[in-house]
Amino acid sequence: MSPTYNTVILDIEGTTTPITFVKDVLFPYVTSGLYKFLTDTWGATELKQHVELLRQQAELDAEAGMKQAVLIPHETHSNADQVKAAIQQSIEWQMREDRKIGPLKSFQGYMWKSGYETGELQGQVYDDVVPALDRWKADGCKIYIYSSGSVPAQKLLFGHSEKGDLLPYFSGHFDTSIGSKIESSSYNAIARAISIQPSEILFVSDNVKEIIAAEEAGFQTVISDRPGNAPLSAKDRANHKVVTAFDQI
Ligand SMILES: CSCCC(=O)C(=O)COP(=O)(O)O
Ligand SMILES: [Mg+2]
Repeated sequence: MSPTYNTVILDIEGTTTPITFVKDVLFPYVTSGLYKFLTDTWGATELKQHVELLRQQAELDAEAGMKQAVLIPHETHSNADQVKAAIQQSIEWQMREDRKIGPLKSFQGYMWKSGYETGELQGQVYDDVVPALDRWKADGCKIYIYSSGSVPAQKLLFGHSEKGDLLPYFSGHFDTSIGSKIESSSYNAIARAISIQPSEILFVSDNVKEIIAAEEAGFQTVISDRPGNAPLSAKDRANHKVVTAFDQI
């Protein structure tokens, strides 16, 4: 039977890629190398741009009453070591909380770039993903990514994957700059951006809140239940299509 969708949008962590790759490889790459990275890149224009975004976010968080928020001083008011220490503290608490917030995600992508380029990092993708990408392409479907990881970080992961450069499969990438993954308005915005009716789009994710938001926007959905993902309730399984691999889609 031919699919009832002409567009597939994929989440990454817990869907195309094991959560362990993110938690045990990508995140420790940031936390363990952070101070050296800041020291090596200190003064670089791109670093300054990322730090400014982290600073603005910390101010918003403090204004919103978040006690853990770490304000990042300007270098003119403080010495470089104090600024670096504040950046490190800010990133560490946000990563402990696994915040899916733009400035943090952009900074992570900035750091991962050198790791992918040297070959120290290689994106992990489940074995059943590439055959499904081939099948969807053969059926004439367009394939997109929507992840909390920044668009540059997504491109690094798929461009430097263990399965080779997978970027040619994708017609585009979305991150939380289009909106939160648990808000239905974000899915409407994506449908508008790619000029496809929501009912013609299949969204695959491990996160039930994202699945519900996509369904509210009129998308077709499938929950990805990979090893190590958060457990699904009996209600989740009763209310949604669940797969353990893409060959079941
Ligand atoms: C592509 S960057 C690594 C993944 C990441 O940082 C992340 O937050 C992924 O979240 P997702 O929305 O793909 O579950
Ligand atoms: Mg996910």
